[in-house]
Amino acid sequence: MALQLRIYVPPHPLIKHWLSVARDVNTPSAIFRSAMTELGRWLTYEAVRDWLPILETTVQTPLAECPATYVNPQVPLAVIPILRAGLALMEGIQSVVPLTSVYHLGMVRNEETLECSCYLNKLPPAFDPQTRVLVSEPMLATGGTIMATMEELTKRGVDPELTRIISIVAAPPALQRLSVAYPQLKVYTAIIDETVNDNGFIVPGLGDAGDRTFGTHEG
Ligand SMILES: O=P(O)(O)OC[C@H]1O[C@H](OP(=O)(O)OP(=O)(O)O)[C@H](O)[C@@H]1O
Ligand SMILES: O=c1cc[nH]c(=O)[nH]1
Ligand SMILES: [Mg+2]
Repeated sequence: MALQLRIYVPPHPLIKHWLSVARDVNTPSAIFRSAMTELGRWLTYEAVRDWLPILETTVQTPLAECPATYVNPQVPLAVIPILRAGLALMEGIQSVVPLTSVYHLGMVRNEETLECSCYLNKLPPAFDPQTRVLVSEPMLATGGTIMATMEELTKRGVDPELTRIISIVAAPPALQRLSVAYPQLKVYTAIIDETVNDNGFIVPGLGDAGDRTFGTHEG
């Protein structure tokens, strides 16, 4: 069977609740950040089910020995936040997977051309091929940013099969580009919206996630 990009939209009331708070134009920046933290937490909880490496052993309770399952500390775990907006999910992501290495990638879109460029790259020269990778990228719009990110990761040895994208709002153009180039990937998102407008914004979306997180929007 041919591989196909999997997009998970967990049907969880907490995810729906915090997405609605984040979408609301009247939500102030401080509450928007709380909503992003909660969305990062619950989407990561869903994403790591079949992603965290485990170790089967035994444990001695006060009464008897019994089977035990632990998270395997030998297998490297990495989170890649795409600045700026990806930082908003980090508190939630790290509450679920505290023992990960964090490698920052700063990407910004040109507001006219919508082309993205990289202004900060803290990726290591190479990843262990066993590394489990979570990419924190809340907005998948035209897909330029996530495609550039995946290129930087895969050329350093990251296996798309072991990679999960934690997103909040995903749009068809980005999902189509990912599905052609990286069918082994899994995307966890709070919602799939219908369109991206001529200015590159997801509609209905939630506006500019970076500006709303950091209180930098005008007006
Ligand atoms: O799929 P795309 O069309 O590439 O758009 C998605 C990117 O756009 C936004 O970044 P932005 O350039 O606004 O930077 P910011 O996060 O610093 O605000 C958003 O945070 C994503 O990274
Ligand atoms: O709607 C969008 C699209 C890209 N980036 C954002 O922050 N919001
Ligand atoms: Mg922005």
